[in-house]
Amino acid sequence: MIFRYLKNKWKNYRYRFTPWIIMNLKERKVRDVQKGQNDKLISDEQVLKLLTNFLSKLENDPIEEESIYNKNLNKMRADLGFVTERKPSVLPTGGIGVFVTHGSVEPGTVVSMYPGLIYSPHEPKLFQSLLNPFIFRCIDGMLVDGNDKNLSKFMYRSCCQRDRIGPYLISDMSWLTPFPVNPLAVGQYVNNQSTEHQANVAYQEFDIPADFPFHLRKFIPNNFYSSSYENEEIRQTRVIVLVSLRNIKEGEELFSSYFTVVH
Ligand SMILES: C[S@@+](CC[C@H](N)C(=O)[O-])C[C@H]1O[C@@H](n2cnc3c(N)ncnc32)[C@H](O)[C@@H]1O
Repeated sequence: MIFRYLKNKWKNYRYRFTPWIIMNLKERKVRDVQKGQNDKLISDEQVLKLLTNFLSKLENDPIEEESIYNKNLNKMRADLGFVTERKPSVLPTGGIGVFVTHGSVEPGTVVSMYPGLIYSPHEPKLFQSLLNPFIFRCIDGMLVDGNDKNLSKFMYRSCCQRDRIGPYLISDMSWLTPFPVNPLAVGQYVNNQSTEHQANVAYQEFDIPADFPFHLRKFIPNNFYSSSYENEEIRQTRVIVLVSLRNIKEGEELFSSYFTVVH
């Protein structure tokens, strides 16, 4: 009886970043979600509309990475009304974080995307996951490796090249550099909330439909580890968006909750 109670309680936790969480269990702060499995802050239709509109504004040139990045930051400011960028965290031991560097964000807005290679729960990832703080766990058990260095970087690049259709890439590789062509693709650097800094964003999973405009796929910062199945060149691509929980002002750092409890 008590065993079943504990087992259910354990299953209700969604440990987004397992290795870091185990090290920091005592200091954890939890995001509470009431009722069932649905913790989406905005609808899938809203996510799809935002991504389609925003990605269609972006420019792309793999040779001029830095100037394209700057142009696309301006487009972000013009189109979304805010800009997010990576900078040293306000937390003394927080490494790099993500900040709203221009404008302000309304509640319920997509502020970032979590880039990376998508693994099904059964796929091998031992070497990629060793000492890797960027492995994100989705609610359905899929994993996203958002590490932009070492073996993870190599694996992501190889899978993108494998899946290209003729000269066309179906996902973005520039998030592995300091100049992501899609400036939303920095969500892997968002730090965990603390007592002084409550979460102002939350993760939400979304599957890009197979009929998503093909010419915009090159801006999607996620790709599958496994190759496509026969007769299925384009799949629904899992993406993770970070959605604002409240109004976020210029200069604020983004914080998420690495733990979510569903009651
Ligand atoms: C997904 S990464 C976030 C990016 C990280 N800040 C960096 O510079 O690479 C997760 C890691 O960030 C650090 N981190 C996240 N939240 C933190 C916090 N509240 N306090 C201290 N370190 C934190 C931990 O080292 C954790 O393993």
